[in-house]
Amino acid sequence: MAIAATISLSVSPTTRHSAAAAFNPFRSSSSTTVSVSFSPALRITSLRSSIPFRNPSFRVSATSMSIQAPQQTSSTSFLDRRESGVLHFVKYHGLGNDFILVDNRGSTEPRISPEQAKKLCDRNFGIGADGVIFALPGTNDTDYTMRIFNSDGSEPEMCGNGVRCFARFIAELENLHGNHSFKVHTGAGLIVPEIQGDGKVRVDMGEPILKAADVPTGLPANKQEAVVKSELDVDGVTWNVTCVSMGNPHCVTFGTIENKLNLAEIGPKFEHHVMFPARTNTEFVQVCSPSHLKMRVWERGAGATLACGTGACATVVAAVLEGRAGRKCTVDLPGGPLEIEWREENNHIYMTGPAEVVFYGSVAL
Ligand SMILES: N[C@@H](CCC[C@H](N)C(=O)O)C(=O)O
Repeated sequence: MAIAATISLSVSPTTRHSAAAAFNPFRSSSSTTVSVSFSPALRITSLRSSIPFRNPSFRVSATSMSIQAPQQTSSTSFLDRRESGVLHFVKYHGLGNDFILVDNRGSTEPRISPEQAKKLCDRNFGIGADGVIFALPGTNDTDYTMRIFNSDGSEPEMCGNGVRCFARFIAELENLHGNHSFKVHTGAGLIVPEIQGDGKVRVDMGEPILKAADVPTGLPANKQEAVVKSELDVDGVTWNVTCVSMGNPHCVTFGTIENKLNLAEIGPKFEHHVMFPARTNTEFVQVCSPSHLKMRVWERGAGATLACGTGACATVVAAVLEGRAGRKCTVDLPGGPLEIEWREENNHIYMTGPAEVVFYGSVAL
């Protein structure tokens, strides 16, 4: 698998909302070299292991990677290229939850298989990402369809950070500027991301699903058929958990987030617990105040990630159901904060947060 990544990371704080344009090396017609300069405004958390930068003069140490000077003159021509056997992609992140975005508007089936996605997500032998996201044609009166493969190749129903990246990716593909919203068909139904003037994306995430059988979980439910503060035995230790589906399953537990919480050890035990027939994402949450929560996550199919949008939404729902917080909260994740609101009048959840381009690349399949 040969990967060519083309990176220009020069962003000023004032151009943050048009970061895609600022990042895009293909917009410069005369550019034959690639330079990297880090500005304080630039989040590079998602580059943590995918491409090892040694110094600002740009070096990629992995022998299977080669950096190519751009020959094209616009992002549209780059993203439109359709050589067989070559996949062009854009790497994005939402608070360090990172994704390989693929233009799949020409077909209703993903252009690569789950197995290929798993290879591309590998942080040592591939591009490195928490998942691969495909922008497919819309269906059921929607503008687009979003599908995603986790880094283990499994296909989840939805991805909150991913759909913000998806909206920014579509805006770039369609050359749209300013405020735009899209109707996106997902495995969780209709999701509506809206790009705001400040470049952040606010997403109508729809309604949470609380009915135990639909989460799905085998844990005992209350009269409303919801699993709230149920006891879950994990290897002899009892945890109190609340289960919420945002299209994808979440198990939320409250306590103190200690540094010694060993996600890599405890996470898989929740994920594969017999009470979760479709596996589960798990959120470990600390309440700082009724409007401020801190959360760490173990994701189904992706492991410990720096952020999880659906997880932050499920966390606020669980906090409200357990009487721990109000309906409008800031949720702090390792990669940064998300603003979440569970609106009483329509039962919908709204998530607001950033989505940023990391780099453009091509990979031979
Ligand atoms: N990181 C995502 C969730 C991605 C899907 C998840 N791993 C699953 O299998 O359900 C988010 O931001 O929501």
